[in-house]
Amino acid sequence: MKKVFIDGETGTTGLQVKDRLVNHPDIEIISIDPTKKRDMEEKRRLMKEADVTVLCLPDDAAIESVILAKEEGCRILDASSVHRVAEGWVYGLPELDVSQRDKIKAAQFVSNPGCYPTGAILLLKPLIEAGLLPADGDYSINAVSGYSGGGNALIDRYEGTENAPVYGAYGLTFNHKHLPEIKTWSGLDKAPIFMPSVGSFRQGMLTFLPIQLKNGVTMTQLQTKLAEVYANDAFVTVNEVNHVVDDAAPFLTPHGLEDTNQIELSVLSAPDNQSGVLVAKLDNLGKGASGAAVQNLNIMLGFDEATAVNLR
Ligand SMILES: NC(=O)C1=CN([C@@H]2O[C@H](COP(=O)(O)OP(=O)(O)OC[C@H]3O[C@@H](n4cnc5c(N)ncnc54)[C@H](OP(=O)(O)O)[C@@H]3O)[C@@H](O)[C@H]2O)C=CC1
Ligand SMILES: CC(=O)N[C@@H](CCC(=O)OP(=O)(O)O)C(=O)O
Repeated sequence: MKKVFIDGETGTTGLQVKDRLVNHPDIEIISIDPTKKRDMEEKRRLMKEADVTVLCLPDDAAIESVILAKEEGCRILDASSVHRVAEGWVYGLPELDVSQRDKIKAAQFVSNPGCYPTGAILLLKPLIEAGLLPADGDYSINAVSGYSGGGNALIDRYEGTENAPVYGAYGLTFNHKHLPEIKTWSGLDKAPIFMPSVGSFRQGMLTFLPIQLKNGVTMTQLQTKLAEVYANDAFVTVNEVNHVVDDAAPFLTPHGLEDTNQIELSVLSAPDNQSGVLVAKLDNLGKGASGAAVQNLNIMLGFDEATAVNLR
């Protein structure tokens, strides 16, 4: 049995990591006394006892906990956004390339990806690497997330008495915290324009990447490459061109993957086969956060990566 301490166990991400690990046959959760959850010496004690500590904390608190882990030589999986392009950290996206799982397994410090970057990077990186899309292209990403992406604060707003919008675009100063990781791990020369939004549903996410192809490359070629690259990745599905599978057809919705660690990539082509939209669908709390965290924990601890990653 391996031991895991979830620092931030009562937050949105922490609770979902806990719910998954409760069913894990090879992991025992060690919990902090709720009255001591901000006590740094108690955290230090539990970190030392744990094989891996998962940080499900606001960014400032994650930085403080990492100081402890460095002092004690403990292993960390950080779900916050502070270490995703940091020196000395491995980016916890196992499907990033063929060597990523080995890097995650060997690492002391692994950073869990953000929910929006997970979709954007899995779409962009292999296509740029294959020369089908330019690294110096002018990309725009539009996305919509369930309100749980905003943690307890936004959940309270949507599920409480406050008047929350059915739909709201945000990040309109174009410096969203996910831009550095999208740029770095996709292999882009410059950051895209990124316009996220939130809707009045709890979980689910769509990330849209409009594409205008040049030099005779076709949307069909993009789909073929994505299908080839992710053929052996259990959590990535690549749909046929224009194959919008959705219970709500003809609408493409953010729904259908809630409480799973799955991500679905679609290539929607205009009739000219030279333009269209690439789409990633995932659960922002699943492959976008807690499912991915458990997948990474499994890899770090040497278990089958699929163990307990889904809630259903
Ligand atoms: N929600 C999402 O979809 C995703 C979130 N993340 C990341 O995960 C992290 C957690 O986010 P999320 O779960 O949404 O946030 P929440 O606000 O839902 O939860 C944060 C939790 O951390 C606790 N906490 C705050 N400060 C401390 C501290 N110093 N020591 C111990 N516990 C503390 C809070 O307790 P209290 O309520 O008492 O303040 C709360 O339980 C963030 O860094 C976020 O960026 C990553 C991917 C997706
Ligand atoms: C709807 C909403 O507010 N979403 C969050 C991102 C959630 C996520 O991916 O979390 P971290 O990058 O914090 O880990 C946002 O846009 O900041």
